[in-house]
Formats: sequence, C-alpha cells, structure tokens
Amino acid sequence: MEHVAQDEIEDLSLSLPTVGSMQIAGSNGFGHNIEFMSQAYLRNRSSEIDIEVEHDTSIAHIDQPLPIFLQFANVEYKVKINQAFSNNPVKAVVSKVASQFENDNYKHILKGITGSISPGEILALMGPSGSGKTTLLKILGGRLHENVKGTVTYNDIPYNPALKRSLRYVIMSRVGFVTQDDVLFPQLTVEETLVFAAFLRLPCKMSRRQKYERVEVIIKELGLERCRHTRIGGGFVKGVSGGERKRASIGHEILVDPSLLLLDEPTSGLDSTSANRLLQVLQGLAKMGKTIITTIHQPSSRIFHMFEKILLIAEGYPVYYGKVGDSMEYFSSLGFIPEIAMNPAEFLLDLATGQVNDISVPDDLYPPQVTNEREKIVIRYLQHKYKVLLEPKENHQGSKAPEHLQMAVKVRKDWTISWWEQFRVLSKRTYRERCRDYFDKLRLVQSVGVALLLGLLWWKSSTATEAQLRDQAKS
Ligand SMILES: Nc1ncnc2c1ncn2[C@@H]1O[C@H](COP(=O)(O)OP(=O)(O)OP(=O)(O)O)[C@@H](O)[C@H]1O
Repeated sequence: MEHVAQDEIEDLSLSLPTVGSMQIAGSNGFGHNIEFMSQAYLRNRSSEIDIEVEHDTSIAHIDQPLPIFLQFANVEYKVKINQAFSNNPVKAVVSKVASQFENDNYKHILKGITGSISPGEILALMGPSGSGKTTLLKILGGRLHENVKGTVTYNDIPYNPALKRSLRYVIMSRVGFVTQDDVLFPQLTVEETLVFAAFLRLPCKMSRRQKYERVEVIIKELGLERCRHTRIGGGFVKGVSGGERKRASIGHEILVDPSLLLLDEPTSGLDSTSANRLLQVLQGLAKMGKTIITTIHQPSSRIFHMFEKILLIAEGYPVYYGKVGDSMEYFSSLGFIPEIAMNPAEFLLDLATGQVNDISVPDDLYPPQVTNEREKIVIRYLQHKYKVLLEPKENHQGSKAPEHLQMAVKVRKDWTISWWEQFRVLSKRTYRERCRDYFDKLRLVQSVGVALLLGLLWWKSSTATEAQLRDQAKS
C-alpha cells in the first residue's frame, strides 16, 4: 500500500472520500467485509473488490468537547526502595512494619506540586531528565494512584481511588493519553489504525458513515493525507516518519474527542519543523476547547512561546509555574540573568539543573565558604523562592469550574459497542496485522532461503539405515 504513486495519493487527498462497506471477492479466504477502507482508497483497487456503498443520509454527530478545568494541589509521590523480599512471612511483615517508620526507604519523586489549567490552554511540563514530569502526567491522567498524596480535580470533582468505579470510568473516558512510546500496530496503515480505533471507540449510536467521516476529519486536521496508506512501521517494518507516527498517535486519542489531552514528550526525536507542526496541531486542538498538558524536552525558542503556561520542575519540586511570557521576567527579578544570548527554554533548564555557567546569579546566593555543591544551592534557592512567591498565589486561585460543568463531567459518554461488535473488530484487526506480518516479503524470502539450505544439507544423502541417518544428523 505504500507503493501508491505520489500523484495518486495527492489526488486522493484532494477529494473527501465517500465511505461504505466493501466486499472482498475471495482475495484471502477470510470471507469478510472490509468496512475499514475509505472508498477513495478502494477506487484504486477496484479490480480486486466489489464495492457496495451504504447510503446513510444522517449527519455526522460529534459531541462538543466538555470543557475541563484541571486543578492539582500538593501532589506528592514516593516509591519504596530496597524493598526487602523474603519468603519468610514473619520477616516480610517485620520489614513492612519497619519500613513504615523509616522514611529513608522511600524515594520522593514529587514533593508537593500545585497548579491548574483551563480549557483552551496548553501547559508544558519542563525539567531535566528524572525530575518527575512523566510521573506527574500519569497522576494527572489518573494512571497512578498508589502512594500518591494531594488532590487532583476535574471541574472540581476530586479524582481518587475512593471515587466510585463507575464515576472514575466516566471521568477517564474524557481523558486522552499519548504515551512516549507509541502503541500502534506496525503493520496497519495510518488510515486503518484510525478506522479500527473509530469502530472500537466511537459511540454505537454513530453510523458507520459518521465514523468514517470522523476519521477523515482527523486525517485532515492532523495533516496525514499524504501518508494515510502507509504502514505505521517500527522495528524492521518500514513505515511513516517519526512526526507522522506521533500525529497518528494523537489522532488515535482525539478520535473520541477527549476534553483533556495529555502527551508525554510528543516532540522527542522530531526535527524542529515536524515539532513545530505538531505544536501547531496542539494549538488548533486547544482552540477547539481542549485542555492540553504536555511534557517537553528542550523546546526551540519558537515552540517555547507556543505554550500558555509552563511548570518547571527540579528534583520533584517546582521552581516556576506561570505564564510563559512572564518566566524570564520572574527569574531576572530574582537576579538570574543570561549573560549571553540564550534560548529561554535552555536558560530555564539550566536553572532547573543548577548549571549557571553563563548566567549571572544574585550576589548573596552562595555563602562565602562554599565552593562545591553550588548546583544544589541554586536549586534549593529557586525552590524556596517558588514556595514563598508563586505557590501562595496558586493556592488562592480557588474553584473556577461553573456548577453545570461539575454536573456534566459526571455524565456518562455514550460510546460502548457490544461485546460481540468489539470481538468482531478486534479479530479483523488482528487478522490483518498478523497476515501482513506473516506474509511479509522479507520473511518469506528468509523462510524459503532457510528451507533451501536445510534441503541442500540433506540432498542425496544416504538415509536408508538407522546408522546412516544418525551419521547425517551428526554432520
Ligand atoms: N516505580 C518507580 N520506582 C522507582 N523509581 C521510579 C519509579 N517511577 C519513577 N521513578 C523515578 O522517578 C524519577 C522521575 O521519573 P520520571 O519518569 O517522572 O522523570 P521524567 O522527568 O519524565 O524523566 P525523562 O525526561 O527522562 O522522561 C526518575 O528518577 C525515575 O527513575
């Protein structure tokens, strides 16, 4: 499918395809409808297929995204280290009890983080590697509960393990999470990936045509027209570029129109143009009313200014939280000023790691006798300033979500398809994935090659008696 000529791809992308169900004329023996292909694509392969268009005149129904005001206060997270493993139950209990009194047995990853974000805003979580960005993102996305302290509220509804399971499910159905490592099937094309996801995750009340239309909208919104028929790829499978794969992952999540979108390092491994394009996509989504939080590593100056807010974390505690445009002014008011022209993101990361080589610092920062551990002093100083100057402002923000939104976030999203329907879609997806994997040209050539080699080893060998057979097997 990747071999569709370039002009054909462009031609397809120009006309919004109508959609329908198509019958494969015994091409692979599975005897199934391929409902998961747009007609435009299948027009290309009309010699192989018999197209039967489903006439559906209803208008595509897409829920307006429910605005979500996310607030988090004093979020702390710690993990147990050196957890003693013992087969002896008495020892295990003693160690467990002892560890409850020993503070040292825990590694404190987040040490009390407070913030909020409104619909239409993009919050960037920045900080050096290991500062706790992904951990915070997982907590905000409801993916991490154990050993978490503090509160996370969606439209002022606190989200925690004590919440009723059904309500937790309802809230989570409004959250999209794009992980750092893409979890897409390498053998499926971008379009197939989205169509299968649409059939699995969109409400059963939407017709097939509406689901296809939704996929078309997403493909256009994310600029995936040119690679819609290219496999996702990965490992040894050639596929779409890194930026396209990221956009496909985002498409997979925004298909169901989440109100809150969380992304873990969406620009990692992308060149600056692709990263910039991705950020433009996120800006577009934010304008549609979605609340977006993303972790990011060393953004370019241009990308840095595309965020509304940043939360800069150093060793699990914030050193800055607020508007992007105010960040440089805040640090210069503390006495931290770049001495050479610097990308602001680089400047902030230097501060969060305590590396202040090309940065002027307040005169009284280091006590006169101190010559080492200067980095730690910088970090402690900035954390202290945040606690005194910025945290109180954030704590006094109070509730922002109107009452009707508090009610709305509790309303169940109608999107489940029946068990049988899920089974059918999943079987088709697995079948297509496996088929392509097993019948991959490289694999076939490998298998035939190995078979020929083994055949040659045994060719013309005498295997009439058991002794001859044993001799042959040994050689
Ligand atoms: N379950 C765990 N057990 C032990 N340590 C953990 C666990 N989860 C996270 N950590 C540690 O917590 C710290 C923060 O991890 P996290 O993945 O949140 O960092 P990060 O800022 O996202 O880093 P990166 O930018 O490299 O992805 C790291 O030092 C990590 O090793």
